[in-house]
Amino acid sequence: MTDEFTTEIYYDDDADVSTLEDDTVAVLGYGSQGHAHALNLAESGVDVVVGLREDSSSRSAAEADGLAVTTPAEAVAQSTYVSVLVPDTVQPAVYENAIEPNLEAGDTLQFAHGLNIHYNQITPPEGVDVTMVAPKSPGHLVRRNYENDEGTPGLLAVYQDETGDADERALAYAKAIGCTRAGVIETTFQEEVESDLFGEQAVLCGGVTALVKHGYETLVDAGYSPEIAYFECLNELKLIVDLMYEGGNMEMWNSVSDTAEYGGLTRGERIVDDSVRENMEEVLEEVQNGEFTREWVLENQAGRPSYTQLRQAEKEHEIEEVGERLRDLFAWAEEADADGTEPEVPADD
Ligand SMILES: NC(=O)C1=CN([C@@H]2O[C@H](COP(=O)(O)OP(=O)(O)OC[C@H]3O[C@@H](n4cnc5c(N)ncnc54)[C@H](OP(=O)(O)O)[C@@H]3O)[C@@H](O)[C@H]2O)C=CC1
Ligand SMILES: CC[C@](O)(C(C)=O)C(=O)O
Ligand SMILES: [Mg+2]
Ligand SMILES: [Mg+2]
Repeated sequence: MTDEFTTEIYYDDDADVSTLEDDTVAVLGYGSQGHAHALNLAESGVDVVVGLREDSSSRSAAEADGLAVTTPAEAVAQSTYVSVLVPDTVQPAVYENAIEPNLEAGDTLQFAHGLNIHYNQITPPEGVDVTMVAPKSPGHLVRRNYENDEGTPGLLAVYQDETGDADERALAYAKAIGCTRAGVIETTFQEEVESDLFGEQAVLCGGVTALVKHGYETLVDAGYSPEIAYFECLNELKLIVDLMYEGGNMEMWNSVSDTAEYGGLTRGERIVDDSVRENMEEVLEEVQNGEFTREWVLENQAGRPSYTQLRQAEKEHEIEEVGERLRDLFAWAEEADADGTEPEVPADD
């Protein structure tokens, strides 16, 4: 643990996986996070059982990976530690039908995102610890980092500590999935949920794809080739972000030309200007006051009409077709697929 930061950060030396030696961990769901947690836990020596529906499309993958698989209800009944890794929107129903009836006093109920607890979609009973270990990464990279002896940063929070050991147990779990290798920050459910929803909407997923599409469309509409626009606005973004990831914005500025640096410093704020900042503040407020979550819950109850339509439009955007064609021609594409060096991210439609 270091005391130089405003928050506590835990590393491998602060955690002990053997804390979980008498536990069986039920991992509910075998999707993006579920497969990574289950495999990393198992390889760290933790006893794991995966909980999936009888007709689950993920069953064969979990079984082929050598894991014990049963129904969510049975997995919870067999375990002392329940890791809820089904999609946020189905968690309340899975909780009501499979988890709550099978929880026992002293068990741990754990999430990788605090949405359902923070917005009162799930009300856990007294007597169980309620914690969160939230990797700050897509699940496929949680797995890949673990396999490469690297780590994934994560957040840890305790909502309810009935055993007095909730923190230590969550830290052991975080170590077992590889998070303490990179650093685990102690937080609250509220801070995790609000910062995570804001980050994915405004910057990481929503903001960046909108920026890329606007840049691509501006070039193509002005008569530039779609292939050049793709390389300029999407492909090279990864290379630029890699530098930011390694050494912050300054490493990127130091690596690009002075021309790019001067152009970026003088023009960047004209693109992402004060109006964007005001929009970000509005988006944050919708997260904080629960408006976004209410909208998302209602969207699901209505059968996801807007989500389906928006997803289809995204899929049909020209940049997708241009990118697919170009990526197929990358010299390393076939090799990477064949030796599994790229994370497999299954399409979910
Ligand atoms: N995706 C990510 O990288 C991140 C996710 N999180 C959080 O992790 C949690 C899991 O998210 P994520 O990994 O994206 O989830 P996924 O969408 O990848 O989960 C899919 C898995 O859940 C199973 N599942 C779906 N519906 C049900 C159901 N009704 N009953 C039982 N199993 C079901 C699926 O099996 P089936 O074949 O039966 O449908 C599949 O195994 C969420 O709380 C999310 O916010 C946190 C950080 C990052
Ligand atoms: C950025 C999206 C994310 O919050 C994540 C991978 O961390 C998610 O909900 O998937
Ligand atoms: Mg998220
Ligand atoms: Mg996130």
